[in-house]
Amino acid sequence: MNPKIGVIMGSSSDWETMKHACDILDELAIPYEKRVVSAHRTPDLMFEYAERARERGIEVIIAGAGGAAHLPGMVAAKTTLPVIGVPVQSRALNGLDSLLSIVQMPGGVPVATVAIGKAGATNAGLLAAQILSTTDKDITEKLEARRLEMKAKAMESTGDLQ
Ligand SMILES: Nc1c(C(=O)O)ncn1[C@@H]1O[C@H](COP(=O)(O)O)[C@@H](O)[C@H]1O
Repeated sequence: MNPKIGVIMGSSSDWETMKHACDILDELAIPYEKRVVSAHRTPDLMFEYAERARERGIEVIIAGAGGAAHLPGMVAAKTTLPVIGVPVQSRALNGLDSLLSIVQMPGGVPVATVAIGKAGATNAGLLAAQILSTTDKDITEKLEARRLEMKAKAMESTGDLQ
């Protein structure tokens, strides 16, 4: 199946974080591709990726980067597809640098920014699925079942309080 979601990251060192977005897409059986693309290290590839994504059938791009995290914003500048930015936790500044680099986009070029690290990557996968669900009943049903399961687990956990 052709990929509907493009999961890109600035470095293979981001995979530890970005795999959590891919885990969600696997769970929901949504076809995706994963690639290392960097605004700094492979700028021409980044431009080509962003420019061609829509015609290749990609519907949402999830872009993760750490530190001077220019990738999500630069990709968003070159496509009108929805771009979800994942701030990867950096060693020097704990990901605050990544978060601020991604979230503070100028008006006109949005990036939907999620939280720093693993939870953010998980939510990026879910948000991408929710975007696709507006026109896909199968994904909607899977997302609703997942929410019910989450609710049941949360309610059960009351029993752990002693
Ligand atoms: N922020 C960016 C971009 C970009 O924004 O294009 N390209 C690589 N990087 C980031 O550099 C960090 C360190 O990368 P290395 O571990 O390869 O040195 C990674 O978190 C990556 O996302």
